[in-house]
Amino acid sequence: MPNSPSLTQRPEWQRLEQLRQPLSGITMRTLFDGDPERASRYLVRAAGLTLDFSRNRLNDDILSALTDLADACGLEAKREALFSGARVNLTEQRPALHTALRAPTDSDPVRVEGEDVLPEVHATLDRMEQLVEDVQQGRKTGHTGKAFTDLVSIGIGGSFLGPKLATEALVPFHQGSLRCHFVANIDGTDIQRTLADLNPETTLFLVQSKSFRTQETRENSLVARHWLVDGLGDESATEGHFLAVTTNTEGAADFGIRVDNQFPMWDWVGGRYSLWSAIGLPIAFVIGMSRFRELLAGAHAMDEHFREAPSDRNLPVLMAMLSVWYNNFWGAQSHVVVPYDEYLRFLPEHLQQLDMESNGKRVQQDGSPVAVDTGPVLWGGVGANGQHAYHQLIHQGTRLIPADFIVPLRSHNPVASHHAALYANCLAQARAMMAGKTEAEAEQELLASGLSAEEARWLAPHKTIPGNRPCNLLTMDQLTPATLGALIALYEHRTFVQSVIWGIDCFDQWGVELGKQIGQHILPRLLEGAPEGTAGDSATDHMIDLFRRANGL
Ligand SMILES: O=P(O)(O)OC[C@H]1O[C@](O)(CO)[C@@H](O)[C@@H]1O
Repeated sequence: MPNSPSLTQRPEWQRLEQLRQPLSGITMRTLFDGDPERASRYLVRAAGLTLDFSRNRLNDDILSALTDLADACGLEAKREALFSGARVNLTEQRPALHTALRAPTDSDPVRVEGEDVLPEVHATLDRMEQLVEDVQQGRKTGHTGKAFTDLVSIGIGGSFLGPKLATEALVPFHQGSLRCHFVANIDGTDIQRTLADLNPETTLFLVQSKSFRTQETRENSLVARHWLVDGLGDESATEGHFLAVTTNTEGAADFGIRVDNQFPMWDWVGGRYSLWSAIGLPIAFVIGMSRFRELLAGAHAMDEHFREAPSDRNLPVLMAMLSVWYNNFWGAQSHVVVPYDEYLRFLPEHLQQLDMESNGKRVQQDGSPVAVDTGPVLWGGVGANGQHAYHQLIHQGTRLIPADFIVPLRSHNPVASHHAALYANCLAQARAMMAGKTEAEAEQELLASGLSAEEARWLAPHKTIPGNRPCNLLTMDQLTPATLGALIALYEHRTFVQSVIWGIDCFDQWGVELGKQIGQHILPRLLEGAPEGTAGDSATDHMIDLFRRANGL
């Protein structure tokens, strides 16, 4: 079904266009000056997170027009369809039930094809718990009877980024001595470097692949298996050292992973939404299962908030609608996410897949072209490092780049006054983006520093910061499994809400398939030479030729 006959013809859309005009001449500075309550009015707490969205090109009329637009696009019904297991992924005819993965045991049934999925979800969590304990307590050992010291998780995309983010983000909660490594890339350096320091006797491999068909994961798993069998001198060693998480039981069994060493994935979980399933095993291995359940509980708290809170107090809805506001009404082409927390350094990478694989779409659900821009480029990196790299562009570049700054109130590593300094940096960036520095202020400062009037006038434009650039501030008491769960779930729902407005399917990813197909066509030509004809075009043929010559093929 089309999302709407025409999004831009909706009265709510046109109202936003009208409201945008007068706001062009008003700065956020003025909005703050005219409203002492602004900071507290535009602040919402939920699921252990606090969103301060006061530094936006926003007033109450715009806020209600944005939420009206969400209503008009059918957000409420579509959200219920999502949670209740309807086939919201239309092109693949599947539900997208990541929320069921974190639903508590006493939840109402969530049915797929008439069957409640929750019992299997919880049985899988219990199996994960058993495995984690068996490995941690040395009950499950390697082929030679030694306890496992290292876990190598092999997977890519959603079977990698979420677990990688969470295992790193939750380092302060690590327990036990199992070290966790990730191998994703088909670049041989990745697996070579990882295996270099490991002992086959004490290394456990976890092959993470929903499809069990992904080239990178398959090839890396084969290399790992050779390394293990070579190292232990026994073909049958694979059995005790390999686990899999997949929907493709047969594929994993053909590889040599017994069914009882496999954990299920389900068609109704998208790869980029899967860290809550057994794909989260690396997280469970390092933080323990009770902490893993806290991660799920945090995400569930955000699910409840998203489902129940009114739109103008609803974190995912607010963040999504602000993104639509800048993307579609102010021409923003990208969105930057800056966590002021070293432990969250892989968050932007995870969000890139979540957001761009979901909302990088050009047609609506009915196949007709979208009338407006969809997902912007999401990028970012850890603060304060980015301040000394790309923040120049954010402050003085010609493009509008809305930002999310994420900063916990308390650090796990309270070294000297570092955390206060980090927090100060975060607030300073938010203030600088919002308030900027006028040319008159810049000139005044230069005069005060002893420059002549002429010099000050010349230099002032270079020192002027336009300001009026929007940012959200997201904070939490401390980064914990629960607050991390809530944070990731917040961005998942933000992604979904945007897709509802644009009328696109945020749960498929057909765009990544063509490259895979072409790659399969090119690989044999690289290795075996060109049979008749071309690989597709002369430029590709030329590069194939260069490769073969450089590698003596
Ligand atoms: O878990 P799999 O099936 O190996 O897929 C890995 C990743 O590949 C993709 O399909 C994209 O190529 C992602 O959506 C997915 O997370």
